[in-house]
Amino acid sequence: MHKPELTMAILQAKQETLKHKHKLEDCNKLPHVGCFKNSNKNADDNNSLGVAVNAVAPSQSVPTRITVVCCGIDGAYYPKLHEVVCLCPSCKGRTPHVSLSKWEAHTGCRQKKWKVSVRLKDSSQTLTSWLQSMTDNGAAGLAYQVYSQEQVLKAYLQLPYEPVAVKWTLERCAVCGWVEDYDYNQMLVCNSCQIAVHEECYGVRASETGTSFICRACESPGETRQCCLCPVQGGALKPSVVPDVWVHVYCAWFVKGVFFQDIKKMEPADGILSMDLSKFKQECVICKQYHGACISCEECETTFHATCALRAGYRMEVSTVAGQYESKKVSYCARHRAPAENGRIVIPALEAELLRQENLAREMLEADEQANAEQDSSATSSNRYEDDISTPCSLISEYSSENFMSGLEDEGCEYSRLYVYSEHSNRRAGKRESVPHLTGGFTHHNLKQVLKLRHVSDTPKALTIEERLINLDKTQGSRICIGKSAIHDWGLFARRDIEQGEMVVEYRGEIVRRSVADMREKRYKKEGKDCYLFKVSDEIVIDATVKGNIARLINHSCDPNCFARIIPVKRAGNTCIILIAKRNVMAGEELTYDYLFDPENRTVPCHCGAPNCRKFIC
Ligand SMILES: C[S@@+](CC[C@H](N)C(=O)[O-])C[C@H]1O[C@@H](n2cnc3c(N)ncnc32)[C@H](O)[C@@H]1O
Repeated sequence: MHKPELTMAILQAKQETLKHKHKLEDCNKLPHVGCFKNSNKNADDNNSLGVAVNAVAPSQSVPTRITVVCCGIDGAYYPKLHEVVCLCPSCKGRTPHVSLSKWEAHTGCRQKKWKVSVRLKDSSQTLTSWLQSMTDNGAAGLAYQVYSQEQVLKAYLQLPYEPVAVKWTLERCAVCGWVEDYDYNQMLVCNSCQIAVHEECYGVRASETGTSFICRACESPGETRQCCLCPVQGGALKPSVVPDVWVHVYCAWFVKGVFFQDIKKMEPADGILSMDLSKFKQECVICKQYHGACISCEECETTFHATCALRAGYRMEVSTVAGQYESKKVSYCARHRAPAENGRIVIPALEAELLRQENLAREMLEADEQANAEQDSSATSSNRYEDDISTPCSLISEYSSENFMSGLEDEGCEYSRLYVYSEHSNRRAGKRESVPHLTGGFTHHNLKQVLKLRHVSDTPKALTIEERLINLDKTQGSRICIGKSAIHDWGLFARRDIEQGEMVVEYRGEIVRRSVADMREKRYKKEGKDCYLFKVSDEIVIDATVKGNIARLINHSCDPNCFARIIPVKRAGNTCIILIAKRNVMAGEELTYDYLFDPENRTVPCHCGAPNCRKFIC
């Protein structure tokens, strides 16, 4: 039997499963893994790799019979029938042909696994391995053929299915789903397909790719890569050890048995060939398809694809185990855990740490207020900000025992805003190594939100980043406007509701070198002009003072609702700065960003009014 026949045989097996499923539907129950398992017992003795063949073609190459042994008892195996005649002293070959399982039991063997217990006489080779070598050599006429797991897997993948279109946004990491990025774990955007991934989530380093990041799936243009574990198109794909077989990093995280050989590079994915292929026979309750490998709810046997669960907003948890790279991943169906609004992969340890830091920040603030009150009488103040900066970013940084704020402006430069990231030499030098899987997690909206965000049925072609920027510019007027701010003079406001992760506005201006920016700043000050300088890196600054857009009016908040992302573009300067909503913003709310100035300066008082206000913007 060649591959198309193997596919047919699997198709038949699936049809059997479907028939069984229809019976199940009569009793109005959700698909039940156990039942599907049972329904697949028909093939032969639970072996997912063996395919029983009904039609027997006469052939010279297959012997009529071979002698096999099980538990010390001889038997005559008939390859064209896939049956045995027992040669034990009492049967002496006079009993009828029986199946291998029956004969195994008859010999007194308790293994209940003829594939292991039945061997060729005077050889250590198992009957299964003999059948497999015969199959591999193209022997015709075997009643039972054994295929390698790779052949069976590929045959499964060839079965027809409905690919699921998903809109992968460049604001949200296609692996963990978080929208934030950090200087030590930047978000990279593939120049070709525009999926966004955190460095750690995808196992790449920004220092190695610069602004020309191309995801692994896009390395060979013209070839369409598809995850073998789910029907979802696109996303953060990685190759596996099996040629031409790819997986989503997300699927690999959640499908048991699949792992990455190199956990830092997150590739190649391994374990697929030793997986229990019955997972490929389970129906996903979300997409209602059998393609790929399902995972199941921690509390019940409801099965679904990992990426479908992501689309549906199911709760997916990644718990890190102290001192170990490997983390425990669990998922829950909608019935067993309510999908949390704006949730993401839940990382209990990180959430607990964030909560702890939040409490700490509150305590610090209270202590600071008290110190300020005392300052009125004693004219001395405490300088707590040197020790702790309670911005959302610094919380994450502190979680990693790092201080996000180091490496900011030199003395004398008071750029009025917007720091994106800086290189941290000590961090890069590997003082503390990044641990993959510790980053963020998927945001799981409720299903309605997810469908709104991600389905692209009306978008035939993915837009390039350049097209999206043009679109962002065109739609700007309906999304944002300027207004009088309660924080400072003029500010930027949301004109309509803006969803978390949505691009808000491009920060435009002249891209200048740091030295030029320093000179300009002094000149602007002398001329009494407000200066609008946005520091992109130690070397590059965007000057929006003379040639800028509306984005330059965004005020600072210590609890901002926007953050900035540098995105590679194919145009002068090669990069652009996009302000992205950090959380859902309501129409009428002022849009803010954390300028992230060095808290030691403490020269310009902050009026953001946030509970965690650091009191000075610089
Ligand atoms: C780029 S401007 C922002 C737009 C500014 N509101 C305007 O009307 O031109 C930055 C300046 O706004 C002021 N500013 C922004 N955020 C502030 C805050 N939270 N508290 C006090 N002043 C703020 C500071 O003077 C800062 O240098």
